[in-house]
Amino acid sequence: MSAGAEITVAAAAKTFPDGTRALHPTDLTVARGETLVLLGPSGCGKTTLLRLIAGLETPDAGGRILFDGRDVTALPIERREVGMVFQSYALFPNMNVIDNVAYGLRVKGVGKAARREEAARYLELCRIGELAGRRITELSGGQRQRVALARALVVKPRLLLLDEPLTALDANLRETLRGEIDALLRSLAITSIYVTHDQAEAMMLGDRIAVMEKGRIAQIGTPREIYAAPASRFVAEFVGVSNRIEGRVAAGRFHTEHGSIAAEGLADGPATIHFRPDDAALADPSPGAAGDGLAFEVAKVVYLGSGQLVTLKGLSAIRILVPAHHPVAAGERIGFTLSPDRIKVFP
Ligand SMILES: Nc1ncnc2c1ncn2[C@@H]1O[C@H](COP(=O)(O)OP(=O)(O)OP(=O)(O)O)[C@@H](O)[C@H]1O
Repeated sequence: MSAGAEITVAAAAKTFPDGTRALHPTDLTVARGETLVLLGPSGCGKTTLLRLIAGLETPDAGGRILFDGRDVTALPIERREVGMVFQSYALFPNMNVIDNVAYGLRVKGVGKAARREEAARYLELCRIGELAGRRITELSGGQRQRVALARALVVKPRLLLLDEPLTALDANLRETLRGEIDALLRSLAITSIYVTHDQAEAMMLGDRIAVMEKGRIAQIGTPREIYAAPASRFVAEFVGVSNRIEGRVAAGRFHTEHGSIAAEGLADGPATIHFRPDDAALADPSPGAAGDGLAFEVAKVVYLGSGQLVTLKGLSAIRILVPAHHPVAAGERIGFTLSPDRIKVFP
C-alpha cells in the first residue's frame, strides 16, 4: 500500500490575534511512513502545530509547511490530502457507519459500488465490518473512534493526523485501540502525527517523540533516547519517573546527608542529580560498610509482580525499582548506588 508524504515544517510559528504565542518558530521533518508523536502538557502548543500542518491554521509570516518538498502553506486542508481523527468523533450522526466511511470517496467522485466496496474493506481493517449498517448513535465510544479512523484512512491520505483520539475512552479500551492503531499505521506505512499528553501512548506509538514545552519542541528523539538521555529537567520529569537529590560534588564524589556515591566527571560544588527508578542498584547502607551508597528509610512498597516500586523518605520522595525477590518493607533502611553514567545533571 502507498506510503505517505515526507512532511517538513520550516520556521513555522503561530501568534493568535489576542497576542498568544502558541508556537515559537519550529523546524521539524517527519519521514515518509514515520509516526511522530507530539507529547506535552496542556497548552504547550501540540494542537496548534498539528493544525498548522493540517492547513486549519496559517503560520505567522515566514513559516512554511512542505509535503514531499512542495510548499503547501497556502493550500487549504481539503487540498492537502490529510486524514484527521479527533478526540470527539465528528461523524455524521444522520448517516450509518458505512456511509460515514464512504463519504470522502463520494466527495472524490468514486462510484457507488466501488466506494461501498472500499469502505467495507476499511471497516474490516478497523475490525468493525459487522457494524456497517448501524447508526452512529448506536455505537460505543470505541466503535465510533474505529469509524473515524476508517473514514480518515479510506481516502488514502498522504498524512494522517490524530489529536488525542483515545482520550475519551476508558483505560482498557485505550490500550486495545492503541495496539490496533499501532499495527494499522505500520501495515499501511502511512506518515502520521499523533498528539497526546499520555507518555505511555507516546512510547508505544512513536517512532520518534517530540516533547513540547511552552510552544517549543524541547527534545525530539526515539522513545529510548528521550527516556535514557533527556535533554532537560522538564523532559526527564515529563517522560517517565525521574528522581532528584540535592548535594555537593567534591573530588569526583557526590555527597549528601544520606551518604556518598562516585560521580566522576561532575564539577565540584553544589549539584542536583537526576536518575530513573531502574537506575538504582541495591547497596549496603550501613555506615562505613563499602563506603559507597545512599541510605534512606522506606516509606512505601508497591509490589508490581515484575519488581517492587519502593518510595523512600527524602526531601522529594524518591522512587527506586527493587527486584521482586528482595525482601523490603516500610520503615526499614535501604541503600543503593548509581553507576556514574546513569547520573544526570541539568543546567
Ligand atoms: N484560537 C486561539 N486564540 C488564542 N489563543 C489560542 C487559540 N488556540 C489556542 N490558543 C492558546 O495557544 C496555546 C497552545 O494551545 P494548544 O491548543 O496548541 O495546546 P495543546 O498543547 O494542544 O493543549 P491541550 O493538550 O490542552 O489541547 C494555549 O495557551 C492556548 O490557550
